[in-house]
Amino acid sequence: MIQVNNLHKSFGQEEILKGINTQFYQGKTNLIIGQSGAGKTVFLKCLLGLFEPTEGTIEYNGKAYSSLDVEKQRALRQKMGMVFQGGALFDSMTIAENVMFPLRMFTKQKKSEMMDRVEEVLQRVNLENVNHKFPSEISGGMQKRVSIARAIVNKPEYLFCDEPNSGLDPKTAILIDNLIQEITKEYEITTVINTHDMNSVLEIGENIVYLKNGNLAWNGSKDEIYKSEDESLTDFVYSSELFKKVRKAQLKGL
Ligand SMILES: Nc1ncnc2c1ncn2[C@@H]1O[C@H](COP(=O)(O)OP(=O)(O)OP(=O)(O)O)[C@@H](O)[C@H]1O
Repeated sequence: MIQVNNLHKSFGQEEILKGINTQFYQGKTNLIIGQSGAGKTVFLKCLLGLFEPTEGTIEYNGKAYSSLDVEKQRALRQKMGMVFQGGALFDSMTIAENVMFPLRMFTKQKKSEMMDRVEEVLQRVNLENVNHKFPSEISGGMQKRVSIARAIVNKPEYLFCDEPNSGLDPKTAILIDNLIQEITKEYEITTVINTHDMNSVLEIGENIVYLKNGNLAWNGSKDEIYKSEDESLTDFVYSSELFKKVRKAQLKGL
């Protein structure tokens, strides 16, 4: 679990995050949503320890990052997996080498042990016979699976995903969402996903943090979104006609 207390982040005179208090739960898919420029990426980078808060604290299973010494901060960062927007695979490495990369960086495992683990996670994300291929030789959806495999190979406690669905067709996007949710539950990871995809919100939004101009404007689950009277939230989520129809149907069924 991640507890965020009064998080402020400024760059010079400009305050981007304005005192956020919230939690991200273990074993749940926690989503950060909000309009472009709301501060989602800055928030995610604070959670990853890449940006230092101007004020406030972030606690990981009860321990504030800022209270840890450099060694312990490094150890904590090794418990974090990241799925980057666009996958961010290394083009010149094979799929197996890409997935093995965090193990080579952060562990002292033997090559055979690392290869077994790579095999295991590639199977977990339903990829077969791709070990020796290069990223350019597989589809975008497969690249996302590789990126997820690489993010979980070192058994993270926290998984951060930046727009994991970008560039995918709606069907593949839902498969990727479901995969991330299954993995989150199976390994009891605290997963935080930064997304623009309203399909994801309504599909896997177990805990949704809605940011508006650097403030937490709403917090709840996908089922609560259907019932919410919060105009700013519903305007944002139901900006498409299709979603307005979905909401109407949901409300009738409630
Ligand atoms: N390193 C930085 N230095 C100064 N300002 C920054 C920095 N990073 C982000 N910002 C500013 O913070 C604000 C929020 O940016 P952020 O990238 O978090 O938005 P976002 O909600 O992720 O948007 P999008 O959905 O378009 O990715 C923007 O005004 C941006 O210019």
